[in-house]
Amino acid sequence: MIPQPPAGLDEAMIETLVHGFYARIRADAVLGPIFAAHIRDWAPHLRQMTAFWSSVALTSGRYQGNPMQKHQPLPIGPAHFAHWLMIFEATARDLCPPAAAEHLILRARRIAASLEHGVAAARGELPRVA
Ligand code: HEM
Repeated sequence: MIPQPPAGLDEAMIETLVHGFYARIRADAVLGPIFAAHIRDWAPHLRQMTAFWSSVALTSGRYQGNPMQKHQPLPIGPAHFAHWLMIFEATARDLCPPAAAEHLILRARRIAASLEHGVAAARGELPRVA
């Protein structure tokens, strides 16, 4: 049985989280310039990210894409992922009820670890194990 998302976590909460998170990201001295170099029009990116988090946290199936492929060419490594997570976790705890925040944070950590591994592997920085 698929576990139900925690109380208070719905499409509206996800939209609030995504908008709040990227407002902080855009203002961040480390990550802001990396996003600014790749995203000219923020409206479609925010829609895409809302669909992504809806799929991840509510299993809505709204997102279909390949985040690994999008991140492999970016100038990012472990310190960027740690910083991204710190901002995500602070935003989730500020904007969401506690159980909803933890639900999102757990999934963000897993996906960040997987992206971090995939980015490093694509650069030949990790052994390509099957
Ligand atoms: C390490 C810091 C990160 C940076 C600098 C970063 C930057 C970016 C940029 C510039 C794009 C747009 C790429 C494009 O359209 O060509 C993007 C897309 C995206 N990012 Fe990240 N990202 C980071 C971490 C993460 C993490 C940890 C997640 C998930 C938990 C994530 C999820 C996504 C998704 C779902 C997309 C949309 C991909 C698509 O267009 O289908 N990112 N990111």
